[in-house]
Amino acid sequence: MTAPKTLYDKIWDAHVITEDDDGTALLYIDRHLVHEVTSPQAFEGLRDAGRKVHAPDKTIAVPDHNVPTTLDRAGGIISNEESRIQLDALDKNARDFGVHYYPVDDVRQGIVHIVGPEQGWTLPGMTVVCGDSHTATHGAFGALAHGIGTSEVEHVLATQTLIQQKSKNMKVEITGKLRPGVTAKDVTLAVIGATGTAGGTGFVIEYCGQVIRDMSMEGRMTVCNMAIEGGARAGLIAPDETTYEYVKGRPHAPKGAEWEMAMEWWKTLFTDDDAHFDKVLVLKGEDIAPVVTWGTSPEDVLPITASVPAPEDFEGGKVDAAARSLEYMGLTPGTKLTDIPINTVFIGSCTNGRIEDLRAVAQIVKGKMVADGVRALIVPGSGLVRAQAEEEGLGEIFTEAGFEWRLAGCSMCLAMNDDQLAPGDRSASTSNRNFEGRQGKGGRTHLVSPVMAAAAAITGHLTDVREML
Ligand SMILES: CC(C)[C@H](C(=O)O)[C@@H](O)C(=O)O
Ligand code: SF4
Repeated sequence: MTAPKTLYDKIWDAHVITEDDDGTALLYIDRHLVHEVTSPQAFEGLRDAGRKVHAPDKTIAVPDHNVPTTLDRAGGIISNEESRIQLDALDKNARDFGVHYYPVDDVRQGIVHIVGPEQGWTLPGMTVVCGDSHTATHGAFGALAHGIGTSEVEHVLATQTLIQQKSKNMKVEITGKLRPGVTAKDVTLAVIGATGTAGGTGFVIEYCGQVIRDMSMEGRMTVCNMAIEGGARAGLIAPDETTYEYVKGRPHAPKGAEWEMAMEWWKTLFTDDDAHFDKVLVLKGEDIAPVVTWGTSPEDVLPITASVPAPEDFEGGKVDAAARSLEYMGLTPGTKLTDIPINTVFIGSCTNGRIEDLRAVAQIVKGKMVADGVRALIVPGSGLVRAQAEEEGLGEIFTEAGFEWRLAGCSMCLAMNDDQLAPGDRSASTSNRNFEGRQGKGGRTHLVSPVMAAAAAITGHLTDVREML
């Protein structure tokens, strides 16, 4: 009898080509996703060495971070030179090396972590890498998915393999049910609030429990997306009927006999009873409230019903960190979170730019108006998400409510394109990072779920969405 294995162990073992005594392994990579920011030097390296891409058919390129999201972007004018150079380089490299490519004018273009699953590139049991930390998103399918650096991008392009050290196993179980107004985003933020941003360091997290089982694929992607903010190498969720239903019929999903063969393997992708986890966290779904971050770290999480904390509420190094956060965020301890005014709302990103997120937002904002003085953006994660939203009449709901309804890209998730906060601007944002300057120099970010962002857009301050349900 073989020892019981975790889901992570199983996927790892199925991809090891060689393993050294010290645990360093060479892994086979099933999918390599590529965007414009971390790939130019890697392709240049191949060119200099006269090499080809080893598996162009398993390599998928799409521009996302630098693309303008305004409706007139087809004009192709990108004022920022660095952005333009990166986008031009991706275009040339994708064509020269013959990889799959969704250029900016293709309806399938979007944020790489939304495009991969949408097109059926991401499948259970695979190894998926990308020169991007939020590759963790794909773990929602029961794929071992993580970010890699630019030199590793070159290594994978050249060999379709990656040198890796195995991580430890961590289990995060969310039991019971979520209360109304509480979403996958609140779950993933609550987990980081509980573990801290270093809680997952050295681990691959498997998320499980009834709350995860009840979640849609969109929600599961939101949860896994932020595994990286919890410090983990990757996040994973065992595939089930929800997964298969999402995958079936997608352009690059297996069909016919191949589907049956794939299902045989996929059905083995679960953690065996009695498999060992090195660390375990259990949260009750009923205990999770709609949350919001007050500081400049994703672990600075509080229920929306709470007040801004004081540095003395913390211990050790966190006392100074909190003081600095509060100063940067321009917040006074004791202020009720719901009394914090915002002037910007950003709904989008690879965390929350999927169709389900937009449907939930539409339910909150339908027939209402964005508050005076608030600039509110809704940026779909892909051209296909936008098309679907248009078909369902959501685009009209958004524009009638006073939102800017944009084209797909990373947009205001990070300040690499024209969508940015100005110094002192304060946003309610559905993205995943709230570091100083993340959304623009001097900008202040409160991370929230899509429905919480929608509620803030309507009232002009951080708001408990449960009052608007
Ligand atoms: C630009 C890219 C390398 C970066 C990442 O790795 O995550 C970005 O996507 C981010 O979210 O900060
Ligand atoms: S949407 Fe944000 S987090 Fe996701 S890949 Fe783009 S910049 Fe990174």
